[in-house]
Amino acid sequence: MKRRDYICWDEYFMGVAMLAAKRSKDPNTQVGACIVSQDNIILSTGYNGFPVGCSDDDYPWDREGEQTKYPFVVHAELNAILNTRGKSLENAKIYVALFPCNECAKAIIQSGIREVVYLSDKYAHTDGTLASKRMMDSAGVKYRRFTPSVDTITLDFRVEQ
Ligand SMILES: Nc1nc(=O)n([C@H]2C[C@H](O)[C@@H](COP(=O)(O)O)O2)cc1CO
Ligand SMILES: [Zn+2]
Repeated sequence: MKRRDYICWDEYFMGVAMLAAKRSKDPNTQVGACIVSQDNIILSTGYNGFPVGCSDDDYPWDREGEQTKYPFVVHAELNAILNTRGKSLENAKIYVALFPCNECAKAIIQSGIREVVYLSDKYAHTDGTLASKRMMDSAGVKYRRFTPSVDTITLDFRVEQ
């Protein structure tokens, strides 16, 4: 008889997005994204970080003050889109731990992605998120919150030698 405790598609793709987030060097907010085709094939992943060549050790990670991360950091969603190097994202879905900002929403819409699945909407009250939802509503890009059936998924690297 088959296993019953396997993870569902949503848990799998959000899990991949959250594993990608573990690569982020942002001390405050680590965001990961996973782009999936209509037929559930992973097309790309991304996490928030500085562009190639902009060292994590030279650029600032601060949220406030003279020099902040904000002008430099590439959001997880945009990185995931750009990591496809121009591959078609027509009718794809994007799984992302945090609701996309207005700039990423523009890129999501223009890339052909049709659905956003998110976990947290902690910036729901901000102008950026409101603009993002307005544009996605107009463009017919669906968005839904992922409600996990489990609190944690554990990866165990210990294998029999
Ligand atoms: N959807 C998002 N994807 C992202 O990759 N980010 C990134 C940009 C920053 O590196 C970090 C947010 O920083 P903070 O303001 O929570 O310290 O998360 C932020 C958002 C929020 O819109
Ligand atoms: Zn963004």
